[in-house]
Amino acid sequence: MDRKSCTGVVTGAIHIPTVSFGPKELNTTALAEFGEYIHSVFPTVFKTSFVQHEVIGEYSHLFTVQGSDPSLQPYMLLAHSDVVPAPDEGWEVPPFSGLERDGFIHGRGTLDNKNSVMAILQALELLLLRNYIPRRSFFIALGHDEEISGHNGAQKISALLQARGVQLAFIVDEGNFILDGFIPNLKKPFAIIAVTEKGAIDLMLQVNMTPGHSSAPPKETSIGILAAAVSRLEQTPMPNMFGSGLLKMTLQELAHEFPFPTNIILSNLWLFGPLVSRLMERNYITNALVTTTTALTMFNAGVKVNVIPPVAQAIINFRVDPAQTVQEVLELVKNIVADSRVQFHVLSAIDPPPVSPSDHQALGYQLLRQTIRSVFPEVNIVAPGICIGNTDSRHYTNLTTGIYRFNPLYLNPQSFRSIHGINEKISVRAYETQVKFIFEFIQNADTDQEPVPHLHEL
Ligand SMILES: CCCCCCCCCCCCCCCCCC(=O)N[C@@H](Cc1ccccc1)C(=O)O
Ligand SMILES: [Zn+2]
Ligand SMILES: [Zn+2]
Repeated sequence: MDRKSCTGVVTGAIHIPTVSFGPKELNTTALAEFGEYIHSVFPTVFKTSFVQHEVIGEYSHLFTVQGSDPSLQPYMLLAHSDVVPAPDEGWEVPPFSGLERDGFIHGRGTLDNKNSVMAILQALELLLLRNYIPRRSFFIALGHDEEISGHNGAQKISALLQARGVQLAFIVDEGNFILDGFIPNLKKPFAIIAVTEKGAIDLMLQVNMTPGHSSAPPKETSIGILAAAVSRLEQTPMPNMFGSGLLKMTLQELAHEFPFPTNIILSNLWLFGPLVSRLMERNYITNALVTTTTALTMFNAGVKVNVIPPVAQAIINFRVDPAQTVQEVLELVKNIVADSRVQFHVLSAIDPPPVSPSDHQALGYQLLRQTIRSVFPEVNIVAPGICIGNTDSRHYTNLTTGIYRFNPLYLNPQSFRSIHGINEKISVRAYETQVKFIFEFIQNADTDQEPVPHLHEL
C-alpha cells in the first residue's frame, strides 16, 4: 500500500457520518456503509482463511485472528466506529469532509476513534500481505455505539466471547495518549497507559409542584427548587481522593523529569501530597484526576410563559473517582442536595473498573511499554495512570484483569479540546506512526518474553 492510499482509507472513513446522536439514535445507514467500506479497503483481512469476521449487534465487527500456537493466551484490540455529532459551525474544514490539507486529515473521528479502527485493520492488512502468520491468537472488536454506552456493540461481543469460554491475556483500547504540554514546567512528552478509568453516573433530579397561574406565583417553583439543588451540587466539590494511590504512582514516575524544586516535591508526596493535590484542583483537567467530577449537562422545565411549571428535571453526569463507588457518591449527593422535594432517578451507573496490573509480569502493559520505547524512542517516561473518560473496555472486565487504555499518538491541550469539540484532526505522520505501532505491537505479542530484534519493517 503506498503512502497516499494509506491515508486515503482514513479520509474515506471520516466521510461516512457514523454519528451516535442519542441513546437510541444512530445513523444506521452510515454504520452499514462503514461495514461495506472496511470490507472494500482491507480485502486481505476479509479473505484470509485464519481471520474470521462476524457482525454483532447489526453494526459492530468482531475479527478472530487464529494464531498458530494454541498454548498462548489470546488478547484483544478494541476501537469504535461511531462518533459524536459535529455541526458545521466553527470548523475550519467541514467535519465529515475527511479533507487532507497541510499534512493533516481533518474531521470528526480522526482522534476518537476511527484512527484506531483504520490503523488496526491497516496494520493487520499489511502483516497479512507480508504473509505474516501470528503465533498468538487475537481478537479485534470494533464497537458501533461506544459514544452512547456500548450496550449493543461491546456488551454483546463481551457476552458472546464469555459464552464461548474465552479468557484474554489482556485488552488494549482507546483512552490515554502521549501527553505533551499538559503540565507547566514539564517540556518533555510522557506516555500514560491507563490501568483504570472512572466510573460514571447519570442522575436525573426531578421536582414536581402544583401548576397554576403565573400572575400569583407561589414562593418557590419547581424550577427554583431544582436550580438551587443543582447549584449546591456544582458549588460543592466531591472529596479530593489524591491520597488513594494510583495518581501518586504516576507522579512519582514523572518526578525526576521536572526541574528543581518540583522534582523534590513530587518525590516526597508523603510530605507534599496535600499541597500537590490542592494545586491539581486548580486546573479543570488535572482536577478530573483527583476527584469525582460533577457536570450539569441537561435541564428541562416549563411548558408556557404564563404557567407555573408542574415539573423540572435536570441530568447530572458524574465521573466517579477509582477510589470511590457509585453508592458512596449517591450518598454524598443526597446529603448535598438535602431537600426532600427533590427526587433522584439513577438513569445509569457503573462503578470504576478494577486497576489492571502494571508490574513486570503484566504482559499487556509490558508489551505496550516495549512498543512505545521502540516507536517513540524520544519518550522517556511510560507510566500507569487513570483515564478520565469512559471506554468500551468497561464492558470486558469479565474476560480479563488486564485492560489498558492507550492511543499511540501525541496529544496536546488543543487537540484534547478538539475531541468531542471542533477542528478534530490528525497529522498524516501521526496516523502512519499509529499503524506502525500496531504493526510492531502484534509482532511483539508473538514473542515469548523478551522482544526479538528482527521484526518486519514497515
Ligand atoms: C499526571 C498528569 C496528566 C495530565 C492529564 C491529562 C489527561 C488528558 C488526556 C485525556 C484523554 C481523554 C480521552 C478519553 C477518551 C474517552 C472516550 C469517550 O469519549 N468516551 C465517552 C463514553 C461515554 C460515556 C458516557 C455516555 C456516553 C458515552 C465518554 O463520554 O467518556
Ligand atoms: Zn472514543
Ligand atoms: Zn468519544
